[in-house]
Amino acid sequence: MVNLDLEPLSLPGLELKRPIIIAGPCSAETEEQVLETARQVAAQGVKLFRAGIWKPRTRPGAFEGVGSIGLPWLKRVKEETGLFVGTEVATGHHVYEALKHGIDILWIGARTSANPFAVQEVADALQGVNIPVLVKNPVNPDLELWIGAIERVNRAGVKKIAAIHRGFSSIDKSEYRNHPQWQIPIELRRRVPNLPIITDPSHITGKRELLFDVMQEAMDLNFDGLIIESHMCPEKAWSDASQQCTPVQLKEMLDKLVIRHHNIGDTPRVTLDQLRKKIDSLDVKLLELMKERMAVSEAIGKYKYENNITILQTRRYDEVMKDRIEKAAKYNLDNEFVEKMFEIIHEESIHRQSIVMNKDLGQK
Ligand SMILES: O=C(O)C(=O)C[C@]1(C(=O)O)C=C[C@@H](O)C=C1
Repeated sequence: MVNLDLEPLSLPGLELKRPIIIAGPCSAETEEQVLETARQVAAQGVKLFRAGIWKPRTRPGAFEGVGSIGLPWLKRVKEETGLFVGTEVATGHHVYEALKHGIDILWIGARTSANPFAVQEVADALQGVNIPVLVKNPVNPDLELWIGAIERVNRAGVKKIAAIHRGFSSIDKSEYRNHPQWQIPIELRRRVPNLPIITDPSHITGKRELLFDVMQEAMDLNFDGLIIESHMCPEKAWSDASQQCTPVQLKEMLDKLVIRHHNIGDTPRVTLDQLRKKIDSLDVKLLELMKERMAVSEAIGKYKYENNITILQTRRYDEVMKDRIEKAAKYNLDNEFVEKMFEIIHEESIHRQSIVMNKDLGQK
C-alpha cells in the first residue's frame, strides 16, 4: 500500500462528491468559443470547466494551443458563469502562469507524467499551493510511473490530488483510441485506496459514439468522476473533433448514467454470500487444475531436457492457442479473455520447464 498525505477534493465553497463531472473543450481556441461553450456547459448544471491552453501534440504542425493569451478567457469564464476552471500544465512556467490567472484546478498530462524530470519540475512549481491537482496516467501502461508522478506532487505539499485514467497507447488494434486496461486503475485503487480516480472517456474512446459505455463502466467500477471533452460545435473543433460532444449531448448521457453505491452492507446478503461461496469453491478447482497442468509442463520439461529439445515450440503453441480460442465461443467466453489467459499459462509453463531443465546448472 502506498501512503499519501491526502485531503478530500474541494474548491472554495464546493465539496467535490462522486460523481465529479469536469467538462469543456479539448482546447481553448478563441475567446468566443471558450465563453460560449462555458455558458452551455454551465447551463447543463456542470460546475467544473476544462480547456487546454498548452497542447502537447504527437506531430509538429498540429494546433498546439493558444498559450498564455487563453488564460484571461478562463478568468472571464469564472467571472461570468461561476464555473471553476482547470487546465493542463507541463512545465514550471505553465504552473506559474496558470496560478497568476487564478486557475482553480491543474492537471498533468499523459506525456508529462511519463517523464519524472518534467513531473518534478511541475511539482517544484506547486510547492505551497493547495488547489486540486489531477495526474493523468502515463501513455505507457506503467502503474509505478503513475504512482511515482502522484507521489512527487504529494511530496511538494499538494494534498488535493486525484488520478485521471485516460487509457494507454497500444500497438494492438482496438475500437478505442487508447486501451482502457481497467486492471491498471483497479490496481491503483488497491494500492492507494483513498485516492480519487477520474475516468477520461474522451481520450479512451476517441469517438463520441462510444463515450457512454465507458462512462457507465467507470461508474460501475466505483470510480469517482468523469472528465469529458465538450465543445459548442464539435465538428469544427481545432483538436480532437471526433471525440468531443455538445453540452446537450453530455447532459443526455449524464442523465442516463446509473450511479450505483459501493456499500453492500444494507443489501440482502444471503444471495451474494451464496454466490461468493460458489466462486470460492470454483476458484479452488481452477487452482487444482493449474497445479495439474503445471505438473504436466514439468514432465514435458524433463523430457525435453533428456532429449535436448528447446522449451519453446511455436507450432504447438499456435495450435494450442487456435484451439482454445475456437472453443471460447462454445463455453460462452470472450476470445480476448481466453487468449490472455492462455498467454499467461504458456508463460508460466515455460518458466516451470526452464527451472526443470536448468536445475543442474545451479542458476535457478
Ligand atoms: O507442448 C509442448 O512442447 C509444451 O512444452 C507445452 C506448452 C504449453 O504449456 O502448452 C509450453 C511450451 C511450448 O511453447 C508449447 C506448449
